[in-house]
Amino acid sequence: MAKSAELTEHDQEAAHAPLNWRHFYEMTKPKVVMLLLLTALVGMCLATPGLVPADILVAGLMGIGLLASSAAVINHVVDHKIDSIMARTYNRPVAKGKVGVGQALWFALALGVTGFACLMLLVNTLTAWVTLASLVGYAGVYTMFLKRATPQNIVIGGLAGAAPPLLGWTAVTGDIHPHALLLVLIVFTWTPPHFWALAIHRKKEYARADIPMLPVTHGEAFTKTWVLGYTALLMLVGFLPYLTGMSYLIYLVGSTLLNAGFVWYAWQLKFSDKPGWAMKTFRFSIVHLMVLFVVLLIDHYIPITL
Ligand code: HEM
Ligand SMILES: CC(C)=CCC/C(C)=C/CC/C(C)=C/COP(=O)(O)OP(=O)(O)O
Repeated sequence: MAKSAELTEHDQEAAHAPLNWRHFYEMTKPKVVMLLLLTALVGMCLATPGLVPADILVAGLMGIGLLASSAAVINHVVDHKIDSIMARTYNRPVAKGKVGVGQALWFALALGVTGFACLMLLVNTLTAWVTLASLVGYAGVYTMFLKRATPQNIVIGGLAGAAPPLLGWTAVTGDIHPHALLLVLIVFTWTPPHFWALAIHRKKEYARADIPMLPVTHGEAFTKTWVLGYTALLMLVGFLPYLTGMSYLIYLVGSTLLNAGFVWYAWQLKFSDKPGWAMKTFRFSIVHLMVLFVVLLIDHYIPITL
């Protein structure tokens, strides 16, 4: 009796419902984690001229994926109150009370411990600690503090989401190479236009949940200017892998086209107020990053020079 009095309303509701694996799967943000893993895989492949050892490939991706999933589950727990206010997220398992806070936290712990052990025992200590730091950066620093504190939340918090190419690289070599940091810089510069495009579309919901996202605090016009600014910056950053000799012609052509496409979307968003364009820009950002990293991979194995 005393124990049930200590349980939250959500825990009580969840305690009566049969556990559904789909809810647990959903809490791991599988599509986001898949894209993070693609960037990690590319980091691994670019780290070596040869083939990535199969054991490092499997254990590295498993460890990074499990820790990123754990971070996503913690995000569902910490944010369950604001998630329940927003149309996009009100149906999430913890927000809806389909999974209890305690259950979700045990799940996050299990994922986190397994992922960390996997990296520590089968990959290397550097990768294990930097991946754990990324988890803390996203689930702790971004979700618990920055998200509610400043409209620059995602610029700073974006570092955690940008880390996987470095994690993949360190998994293979055990050290931090400037080329790996270049890949991090690409994802880091990509993140603000990726997220602010969505935040423009969901501005009213963020305002209702009292989250200081840039379109809420500084308005849509200002946010659109910065979306365009970051895509232009991404265009410049995109030349660095070629200029530093990390990548070759296939990358140069592919990345220039993709980045020009992103600038075009951002330009349209800023100057021709087409309905639904913010969401189109957001969706394009996801395809853009996916294709960009596939292009990096193809270019690595087919290094064409002038
Ligand atoms: C702090 C940094 C980031 C923020 C604030 C952010 C924000 C978001 C938000 C709010 C969504 C949900 C859209 C929806 O539910 O309709 C989303 C979707 C997505 N994000 Fe990000 N993102 C960040 C970084 C990243 C990174 C680094 C990646 C991958 C490399 C990524 C990949 C994706 C993907 C694939 C989706 C689509 C998920 C789906 O359709 O279920 N994001 N992002
Ligand atoms: C270990 C490691 C690599 C960690 C990275 C973790 C990770 C899942 C990063 C992705 C960033 C992301 C989806 C942010 C959205 O959070 P949000 O709370 O603003 O969005 P939401 O409202 O959709 O939850």
